[in-house]
Amino acid sequence: KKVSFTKEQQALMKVIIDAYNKHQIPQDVAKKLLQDKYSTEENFLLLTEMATSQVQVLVEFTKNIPGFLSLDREDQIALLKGSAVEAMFLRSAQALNKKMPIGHTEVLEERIRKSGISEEFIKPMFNFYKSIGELHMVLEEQALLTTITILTPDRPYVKDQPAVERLQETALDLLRKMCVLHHPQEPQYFARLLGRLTELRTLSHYHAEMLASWRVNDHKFTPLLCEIWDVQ
Ligand SMILES: CC(C)c1onc(-c2c(Cl)cccc2Cl)c1COc1ccc(-c2ccc3[nH]c(C(=O)O)cc3c2)cc1
Repeated sequence: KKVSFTKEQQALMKVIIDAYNKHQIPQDVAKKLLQDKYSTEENFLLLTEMATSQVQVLVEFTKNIPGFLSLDREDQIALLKGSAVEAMFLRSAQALNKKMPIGHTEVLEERIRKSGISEEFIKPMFNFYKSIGELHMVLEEQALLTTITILTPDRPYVKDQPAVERLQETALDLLRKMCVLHHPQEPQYFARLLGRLTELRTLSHYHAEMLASWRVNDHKFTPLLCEIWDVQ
């Protein structure tokens, strides 16, 4: 089936892909995953550093989403706080499923499994990672899915939801076309991608409990994570 993009859609895709490629965890931070200390404590500290770096990357990426900086300032904050965990599940899923630099994939998985997260959360978390891997998303789809997650209108405290809805719909129209272009044999592919967003919301609820159990065991987070997750 012939897929055609408008000039605006081509421009939007280019801006989003450039931002997505530009804003990655710095390699010196990612390399720390290869350190040879594997205690639960050490894993937690490393993952805290990765998450902090990932949030900084996420903020820079979000600022490049066309229209985002024109939103009400407080709504910008509400969207970032409401989507940070979900965006990081998508980014860590990409890292775990993509052939990262030698050994990073297994090491990241090992550290997540042994960082004090209770088994009841590990199972759904790695089911999600597996289901993302099975989709074999192209980079455009990953970048657009992250954009759509960030531009979710019904996050807590968002005042002007219609303004966010308009931006999200533009990204959804583009993603729908991308799916037809890259997965012509799977008419349901777009619907499957959106199904992952529902699973992300569930994981986000699990994550709130993960944070609570870490805090009970007196785990410290960085100021940036405390701010974005409203802890401490
Ligand atoms: C505060 C820490 C302990 C934490 O709390 N929840 C989570 C948490 C967890 Cl486990 C799971 C999912 C979401 C969150 Cl938010 C985390 C750790 O979060 C991350 C861990 C790794 C990465 C990440 C992303 C991209 C990467 N690329 C590479 C690379 O080598 O190229 C490494 C890498 C790591 C991002 C967040």
